[in-house]
Amino acid sequence: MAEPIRVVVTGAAGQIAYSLLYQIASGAVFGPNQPVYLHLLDIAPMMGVLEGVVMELADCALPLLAGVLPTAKPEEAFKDVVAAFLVGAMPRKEGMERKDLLAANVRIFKEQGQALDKVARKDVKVLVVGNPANTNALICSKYAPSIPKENFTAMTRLDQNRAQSQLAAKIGVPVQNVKNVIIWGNHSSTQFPDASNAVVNVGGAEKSVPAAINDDAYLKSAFVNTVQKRGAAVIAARKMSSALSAAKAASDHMRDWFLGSGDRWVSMGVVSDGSYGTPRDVVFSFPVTTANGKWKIVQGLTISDFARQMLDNTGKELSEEKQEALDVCKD
Ligand SMILES: NC(=O)c1ccc[n+]([C@@H]2O[C@H](COP(=O)([O-])OP(=O)(O)OC[C@H]3O[C@@H](n4cnc5c(N)ncnc54)[C@H](O)[C@@H]3O)[C@@H](O)[C@H]2O)c1
Ligand SMILES: O=C(O)C[C@H](O)C(=O)O
Repeated sequence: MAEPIRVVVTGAAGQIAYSLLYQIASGAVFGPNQPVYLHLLDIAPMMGVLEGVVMELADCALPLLAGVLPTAKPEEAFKDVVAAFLVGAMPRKEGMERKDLLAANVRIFKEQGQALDKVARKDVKVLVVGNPANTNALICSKYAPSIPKENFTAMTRLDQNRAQSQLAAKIGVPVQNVKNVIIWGNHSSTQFPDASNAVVNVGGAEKSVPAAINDDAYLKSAFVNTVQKRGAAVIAARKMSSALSAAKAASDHMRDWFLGSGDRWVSMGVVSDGSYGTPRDVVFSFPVTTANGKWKIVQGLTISDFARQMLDNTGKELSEEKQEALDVCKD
């Protein structure tokens, strides 16, 4: 058996963590032969609740769980970790847009960036889940200048999973038969779920998704709207934001980053290098492939006039969020 790796989850007493911790500790993220030592960070008033989570983890009797460190101190939580799931932040309530959370949450990511900069390994892989995820990831990276920018990512995998699932249902195939759907831009209602390069396996033969669906109007409106507004629909139904599916998506994101995405494209929010005419230095979701612990943006795709408009719109929102976040972080 390999030596245990240290992995931190912030917001460890919260909803998403409640599903995520089991997935990490059971081997679904780092593989069935990789023991993990879990660092659990939450705020001081939540330490009692966190103690209950620690008891439950012990009661799962998981062979891969090498140890647990519950703490309210970021510098203790981030020490020596190879992977950081930054989940801890306020969730959106009914009627709010994700950017309404910006002022409240962005300071958390400034402080955690500073702590990561001080004590984390320089090769730590950081996944920001807490909203607004893209801009929080940008701020976290900005305040951790000693860690490469490529190590900071934001989660749009939930949007990708939602999109893939919608397309599979529409075509009438199992979800794994659909691949290469793309989420561009912000994890917000301006995101662009793009099926134009997606492919589907129907009865053993590979087809393009637009050909299989043969309904351009659906792909440009109902499909896009459903995925953009899925988070709000879950909040309206549950009166709480998505947690089970968010935890699954966080596991998928980190697993693919560590273990590779194979022949599939996956969507990740990464610091933009200006690819596809997007604004540089915002955390923008692109189609990427991953191998050997590194991601690479899929290049050379054709951008239609419709797609151009959608990319520009979500890019503009990210530039505005960035400015707002920098203003908040000044004080
Ligand atoms: N990117 C995505 O796709 C996606 C999907 C779902 C939810 N989210 C976001 O994830 C975040 C967490 O959602 P949740 O449902 O688990 O919320 P939750 O309220 O159930 O849990 C959040 C936890 O974070 C803790 N926390 C607050 N400030 C902290 C800090 N400074 N350090 C450490 N912990 C802190 C809270 O005490 C709480 O235990 C929200 O911002 C939500 O909007 C993102
Ligand atoms: O929509 C939200 O606020 C929660 C989360 O980001 C989601 O997409 O479900």
